[in-house]
Amino acid sequence: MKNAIEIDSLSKTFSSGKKALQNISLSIQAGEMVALIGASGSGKSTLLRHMAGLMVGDKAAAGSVTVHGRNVQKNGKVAKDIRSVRSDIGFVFQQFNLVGRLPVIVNVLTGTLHRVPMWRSLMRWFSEKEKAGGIEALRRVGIAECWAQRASTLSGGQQQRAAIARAMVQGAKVVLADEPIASLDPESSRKVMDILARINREDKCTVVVSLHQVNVAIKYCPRTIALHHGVVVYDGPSAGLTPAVLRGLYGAEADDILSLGDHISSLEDKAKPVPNRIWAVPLTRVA
Ligand SMILES: Nc1ncnc2c1ncn2[C@@H]1O[C@H](COP(=O)(O)OP(=O)(O)OP(=O)(O)O)[C@@H](O)[C@H]1O
Repeated sequence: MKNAIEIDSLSKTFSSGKKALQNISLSIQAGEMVALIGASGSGKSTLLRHMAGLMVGDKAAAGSVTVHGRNVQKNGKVAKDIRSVRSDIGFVFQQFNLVGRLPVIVNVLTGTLHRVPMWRSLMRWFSEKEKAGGIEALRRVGIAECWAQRASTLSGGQQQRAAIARAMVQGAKVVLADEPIASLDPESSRKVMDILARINREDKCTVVVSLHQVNVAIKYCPRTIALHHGVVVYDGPSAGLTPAVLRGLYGAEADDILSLGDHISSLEDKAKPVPNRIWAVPLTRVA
């Protein structure tokens, strides 16, 4: 199988001196659905942003990122044709990144702007075929009836689904989702995760999704990459996130967690009040 994402020797040190990523090398095959987990501040967002070329790594580390064989960044420099490379990459943000005053359909169709001439993107002029494509994407995420509403009038979960529809019309081969369910209720979270799983399965999209909840990673993603202080401390089957691995991730605090139970709850279980079901507790609270 072809590699969708390849990262080699990537490090990131912010001007504050914070080493957010430390010598990351990994590859993700086309069609994989991979969870990126780790406590708050472990480097998940920073790594996803580097994958999309929204940030560049340390020049001295001579790291590189390629997506579907195309250079995204190398030696601390973003690729010259990054706009074109990015047209293959859909980025889903925790806070949706929609333009609230514009109709949902216009937000979704901005996913096609890389394919249309400049004058049309400035005028926001879309063909009937493009509009139909936008409506179809909205139908697939279950909110076609909202197409004419201002984006700001949608619920958080609906806005996130519109953001995924935008990545769909973009025709992204790789979707990077940065904590897409962090600000959603359990039911909306389930819908968003189901949609990401569907575009992975039906559209053969490679999906990398950062999550705080280990149970969600186990439920949806066959593979998990875990970060701790900018270092990859686990990369393997999500089902292999054993207590020992979690101890490695979270040190002594993991013992408190493990003493509370070993049941891996589903997202549906999370919606019910289950006291001390620690697998359903976001990692931020325990790290
Ligand atoms: N622009 C920046 N300048 C300086 N430090 C930064 C910057 N952005 C992130 N950091 C630091 O880099 C580290 C990694 O941050 P990052 O946002 O990638 O973590 P995260 O795992 O996504 O966290 P969270 O789960 O809270 O979103 C943190 O210590 C953060 O404070």
